Amino acid sequence: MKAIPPTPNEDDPLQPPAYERSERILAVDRHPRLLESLDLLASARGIPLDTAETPDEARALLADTDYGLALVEMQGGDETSLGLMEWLREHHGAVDVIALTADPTCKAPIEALRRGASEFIRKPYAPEALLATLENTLERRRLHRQNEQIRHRLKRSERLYRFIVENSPDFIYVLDAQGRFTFASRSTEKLLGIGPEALVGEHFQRVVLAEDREVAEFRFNERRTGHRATHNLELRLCAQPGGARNPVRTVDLTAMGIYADTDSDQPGQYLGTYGIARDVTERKQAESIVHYQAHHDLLTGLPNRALLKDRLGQALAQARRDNSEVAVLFLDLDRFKVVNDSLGHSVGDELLQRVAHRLRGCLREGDTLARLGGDEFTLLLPAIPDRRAAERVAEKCIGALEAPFLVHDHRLFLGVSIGIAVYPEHGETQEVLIKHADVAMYHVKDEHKGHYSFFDAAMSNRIDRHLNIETGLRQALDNQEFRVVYQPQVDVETGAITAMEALIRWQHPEAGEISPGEFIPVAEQTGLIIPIGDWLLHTACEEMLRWPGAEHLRLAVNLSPLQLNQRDFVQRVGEICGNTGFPLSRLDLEITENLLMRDVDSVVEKLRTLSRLGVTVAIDDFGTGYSSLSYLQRLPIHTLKIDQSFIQAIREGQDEGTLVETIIAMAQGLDLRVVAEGVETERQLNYLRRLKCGYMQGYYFSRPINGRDAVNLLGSWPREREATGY
Ligand SMILES: Nc1nc2c(ncn2[C@@H]2O[C@@H]3COP(=O)(O)O[C@H]4[C@@H](O)[C@H](n5cnc6c(=O)[nH]c(N)nc65)O[C@@H]4COP(=O)(O)O[C@H]3[C@H]2O)c(=O)[nH]1
Repeated sequence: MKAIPPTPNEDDPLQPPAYERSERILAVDRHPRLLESLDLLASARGIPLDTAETPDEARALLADTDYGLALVEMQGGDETSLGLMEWLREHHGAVDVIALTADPTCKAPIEALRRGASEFIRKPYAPEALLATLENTLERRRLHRQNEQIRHRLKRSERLYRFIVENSPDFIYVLDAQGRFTFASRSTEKLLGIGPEALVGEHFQRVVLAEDREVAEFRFNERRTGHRATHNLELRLCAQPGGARNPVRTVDLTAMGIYADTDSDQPGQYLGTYGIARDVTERKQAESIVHYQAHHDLLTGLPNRALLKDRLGQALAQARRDNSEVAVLFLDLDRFKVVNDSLGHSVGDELLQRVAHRLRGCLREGDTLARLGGDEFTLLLPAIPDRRAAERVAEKCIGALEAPFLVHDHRLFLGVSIGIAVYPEHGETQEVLIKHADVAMYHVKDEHKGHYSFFDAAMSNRIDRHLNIETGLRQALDNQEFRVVYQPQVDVETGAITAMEALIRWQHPEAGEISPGEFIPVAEQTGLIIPIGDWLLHTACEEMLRWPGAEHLRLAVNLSPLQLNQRDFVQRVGEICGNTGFPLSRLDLEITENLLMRDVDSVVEKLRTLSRLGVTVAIDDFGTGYSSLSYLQRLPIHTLKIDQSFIQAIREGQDEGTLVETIIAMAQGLDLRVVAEGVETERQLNYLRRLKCGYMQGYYFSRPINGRDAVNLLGSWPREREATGY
């Protein structure tokens, strides 16, 4: 049987088949009568038939019409008919040829079959027999065509699926019953760097990551049938190392068991598995990054608040079941703000990373150290045997931060204040425990920096007080609850009072006097320091101008960083002095070292402008911050005020303040005035005098006093000076 020639659509797997072939018959016979009777017979059966008396006539018809079958009469070795058959085979291969021959021997039929006929009928024939042969041939042609169509459809569908499989970004595979690859799609090259040729015949475990082999073995050996035949699995495969890609590829794998068909409901023999593996590595990595970021502090890599809460929730649930205790430690770094403000954020950030590293070293497995932002860390100790365990960890943390940190060539000393709350004693819920550890930490900060303390109900009162201060401060100016006190600064050489430092006092209507050390930080946090600072300067200028005999006296005022950071700060100072008539040339502005921080250029600019107007600038609490000498040289500074903690360190029998000596020597080198703060004893006075400290201030001379007392003091000062040697 002849093959049906290729259709024009064969290369396009998505096109439908085009197999509709003609069933028309062409009968070629020299005998017109025979042709006539054939025509009658055919039309009676509904078979379309054309007739031709000569091969040439037949060729002409074949040129215009599509035939399925040609009935060619031949006589012995008649070359004309045989030539037509041959011609048909060459030019109309789809036309089946039946030879009609009267030759009683085999010769003519054999020759006809050789030259292109597919069948022969011997003459004379019974019309019925001829028609039956024609119909059989037509039926055979139809079946053949159907067969061809199915074959082509299969071929096309296979081509389509091959196209899909080969072009799919997913890895498609087939395993035999032993787990060896019998097929692997091209995408393995991209996924694993191994071509399908190298994979076929290999066991699947060759590409599975060692850690996942057990689970892979289990899942591939699981025999499931019916709707459970498919299973999904996440697996890690090992790619050929090389390139920038991660050689461990995570895939989402779908596997389907292949079973032999059976007549019964029972599954047939297990033949293998086929499935798809989708590369989800990048998605998994992105998911894990998002998850990590949502639960960690990115600077230190420590858990963040969200993760801490999660772990604390678990620890508390466990503790409730076991009747055990859980400790929450709130850690706040002492002096970190100073470092961060004066040396910049990059030093601050690195310092926090080092702190996190040291603190991590103090923990057991199972403890959680979290950073909640800024310089605050929280430690969760689940299932502690007793309070002592929390104390030991707190002591360890304090000890771990004792040694100096070397960051960007700075030797930095930090401390840590720790508040501890224990479940169930100090609270039963997460929120209460965290709050109480925080309260305890604030208590430590106020009372005993660098130590730890357990929460105590009395501490809550302090928090209430803090809130009261905040609320009270908002009305204090309007209610005229502030007043100014003054403390003299004495020239060591002449014994004269050269300046008065204005210090603020607040008389709270219910709480009584509240120290500036307590409320100034709150005023700074709330921004209220701006109107309060303006009020103080205005009041002090006005008061001092009224003092008799104080025309030569300078006025020193403290400045908060917030005030100096105000864009119109210079203008404000100018206006206040202008309005009150106080000469700018008698004003000393005291700033702390930490103020020389972020926007140095703008601070320098403002201070220079004021300095040109006669204002002098002093660095207050000198020695407690981290001011670099280059800063000091850039700023128009006139005075260094040595912090009182260094002065108070000057005591009988102790190595007398080498730091004070250094500061004084440095100030002299920089041609700056030095004021020693907090001078309380004669010993301190004499010691400082020996070091040629220019000016002093402290209880030894006078406590801060109100304006009236200041006037009295100024009046009586020469007398006292004689009595004390000043
Ligand atoms: N133990 C001891 N203390 C002495 C001695 N001599 C003076 N003092 C105290 O030391 C503080 C010196 O002021 P400061 O270093 O500027 O430190 C000040 C200053 O930083 C801030 N402050 C006070 N008034 C103002 C203000 O009007 N504006 C701003 N921004 N801050 C202020 O509050 C801090 C505390 O002020 P005060 O409580 O008035 O405390 C004052 C003063 O009363 C002494 O011999 N021994």
